[in-house]
Amino acid sequence: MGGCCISELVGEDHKHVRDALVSFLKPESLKQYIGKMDEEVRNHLEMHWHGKEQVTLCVTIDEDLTFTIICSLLFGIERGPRREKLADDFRYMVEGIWSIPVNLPFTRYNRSLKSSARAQKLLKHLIGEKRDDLKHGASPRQDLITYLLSIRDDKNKQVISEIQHGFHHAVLQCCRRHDLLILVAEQEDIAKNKHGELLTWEDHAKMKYTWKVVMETLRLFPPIFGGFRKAVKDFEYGGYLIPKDWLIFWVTGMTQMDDTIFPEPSKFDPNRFEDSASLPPYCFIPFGGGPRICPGYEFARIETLVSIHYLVTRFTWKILCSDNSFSRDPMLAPAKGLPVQISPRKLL
Ligand code: HEM
Repeated sequence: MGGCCISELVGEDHKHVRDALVSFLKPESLKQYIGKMDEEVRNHLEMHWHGKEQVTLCVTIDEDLTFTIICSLLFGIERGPRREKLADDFRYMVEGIWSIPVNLPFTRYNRSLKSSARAQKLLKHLIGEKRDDLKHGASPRQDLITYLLSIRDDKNKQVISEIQHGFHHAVLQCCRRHDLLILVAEQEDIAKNKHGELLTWEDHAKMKYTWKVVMETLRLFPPIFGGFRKAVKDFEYGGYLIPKDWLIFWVTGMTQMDDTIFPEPSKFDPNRFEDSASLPPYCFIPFGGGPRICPGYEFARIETLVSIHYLVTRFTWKILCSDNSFSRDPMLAPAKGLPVQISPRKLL
């Protein structure tokens, strides 16, 4: 991921990079990108779904909707050979995240390092171009890179080198097919007042049930299964002494499947989130928690809601595979790629 990836930074350095990301990714800023996300989703469906009877949801990275949106909104890389090249490198980079770190030729780790170096080179080149665009009057808000470049201070260079990190989480949505009539009704309600116009911030705010479904999916199948924290001082937990400087791995599923917090934890029940504000803190943690909580939360939320809107209002679906097992390598993926039969639908 690069020598000074955000997850490696601590203290002031971390705060500095994080603040810059958060100011771009906060809801007030994202409001203006919802239309762009909408266009990307539509284009994507036009390209990869329309005219087909069957699609596989877990596709190669260059056909991945999230990758497309991230490239466009965060990196300002439009469709074309450059995006395809980055997609290839990104795929190999991710494969190496959980590999044995022995750098021998032909290993996953080695391939991952090479891909990471190529991706960083490409991004550095891109940053140069964006810097020139800025000098020639481009809007700082056109994408995340340009925005970060427009923040002027002595650590500017460092901020820019961290943005690659957002990538590896952003490809991780796990929208699964359930019998979700209420969700479809909610989306149809929004769609019936539209005559080709883009979704707005107000539309997205109406997608309350849909978001509950997504939260329940993230509870049962968190894309990120945990993360490391370092103990900053000695402390006791559950009768064990955890010494200062020890690495602790927190596991999302342990908390989210705890029946004292979520009764009948294996049951899929979006209504658990009827009053999500009443959940005790640090109990629903697909986006982590505390000072390192995912800054891409709102971005992921809007992108997921916009995607679901078009997936359920433009197509009817039938899952073609009875095997609904999945693997983590390290990301969550359905074992058989989740093939679905689709047919276009017109709303009445
Ligand atoms: C469903 C989608 C996503 C999930 C489930 C997810 C989950 C997570 C989790 C669990 C963490 C670790 C938090 C912690 O240690 O407490 C994290 C960190 C992070 N995520 Fe995401 N994420 C998603 C989407 C995104 C997107 C779209 C972006 C960028 C636009 C992003 C950028 C980041 C960054 C930069 C960090 C590191 C934050 C830090 O160390 O301060 N994520 N994410």
